[in-house]
Amino acid sequence: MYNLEFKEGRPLDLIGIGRLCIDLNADQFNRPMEETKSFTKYVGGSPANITIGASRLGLKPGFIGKVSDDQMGRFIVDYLKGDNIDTTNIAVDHTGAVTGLAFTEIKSPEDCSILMYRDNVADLKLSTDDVSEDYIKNAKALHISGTALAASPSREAVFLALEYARKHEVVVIFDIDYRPYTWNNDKETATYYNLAAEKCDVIIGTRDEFDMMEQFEKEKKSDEETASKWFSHNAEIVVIKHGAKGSFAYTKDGNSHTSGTFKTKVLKTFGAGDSYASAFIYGLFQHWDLSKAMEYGSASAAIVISRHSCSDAMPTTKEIDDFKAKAERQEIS
Ligand SMILES: Nc1ncnc2c1ncn2[C@@H]1O[C@H](COP(=O)(O)OP(=O)(O)OP(=O)(O)O)[C@@H](O)[C@H]1O
Ligand SMILES: O=C(O)C[C@@H](O)[C@H](O)C(=O)CO
Repeated sequence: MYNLEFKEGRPLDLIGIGRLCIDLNADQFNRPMEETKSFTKYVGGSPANITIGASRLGLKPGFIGKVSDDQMGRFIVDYLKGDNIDTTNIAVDHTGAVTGLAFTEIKSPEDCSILMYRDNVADLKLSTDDVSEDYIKNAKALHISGTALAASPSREAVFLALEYARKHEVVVIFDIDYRPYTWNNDKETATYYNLAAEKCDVIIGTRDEFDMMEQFEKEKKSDEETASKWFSHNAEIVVIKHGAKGSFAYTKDGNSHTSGTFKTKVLKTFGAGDSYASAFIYGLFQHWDLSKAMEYGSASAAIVISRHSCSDAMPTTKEIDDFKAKAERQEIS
């Protein structure tokens, strides 16, 4: 098992911090974006998606972020409010910054990519002035996303949130969420990711993301070696995702768990990680065995990758339970 203490009685379950952007998902898929004529607008941004997913499952989330002072910023805040997410700590930028756009290309179910417009985005203008200690101390968990570390002042805002979380025994969950287009170079990325990961209780990432973080190491690490590195800091749980092959989780007490996937009709692959994370985190809040939490994450991911969006597609517990009852499992390969 794992030793995570969610402080009961606090009004918020989970606070997300970082990117609030807009997904523009191609309406005409199974073709390159050059041939796309129209897009559908959704709220996007990995931490936003995970927070929305957690809310759909019945957790009480809040968010610390910054939006643009325009229709897109207002669309995002209104959407989060509509999903019962506390938005009192989402600041509005007044420097003329814009909302990040993620154009998604679905060439085939297996060949999807994201074209990111991220110049002068409001989410990276989140500053330490926007981070409230009182807000964080009233939450059971803080979920941070790696891309919020990509530039100042957002970077310092996240590290301050981490300090407040550790001071007030708020469980910290780090979804690595490595998006190369937001960073200057891999060495800078690894430096900040490692500094943040040292302060986190739960670390979730793909094998490739951990490899990026471990680029300064002499040799490539196995999943077990990766996990044990973080147990020497504050980690209680390390989850390593392997795409369609499934996922592996390790706990500080030396136990490990694997989860296969669920057979699904894949429309697009992105959104798998965010939906997996939100449902996995929900499982931690239920104090489930890790295998059950991972299976819930896998089922949520299988649902979301069969749908057009990420945020809109986030399922409820009933949807996941119904899906699991009918779906065919694919054991870890
Ligand atoms: N093709 C698939 N079929 C079924 N389940 C899948 C498939 N791809 C991913 N999953 C599920 O989603 C989980 C997370 O996927 P993945 O490892 O690709 O994370 P990720 O790279 O963070 O996702 P994203 O593409 O959203 O960034 C996997 O552990 C698995 O349970
Ligand atoms: O996180 C991003 O900026 C892109 C997301 O908005 C998009 O929904 C996605 O890639 C989810 O994994």
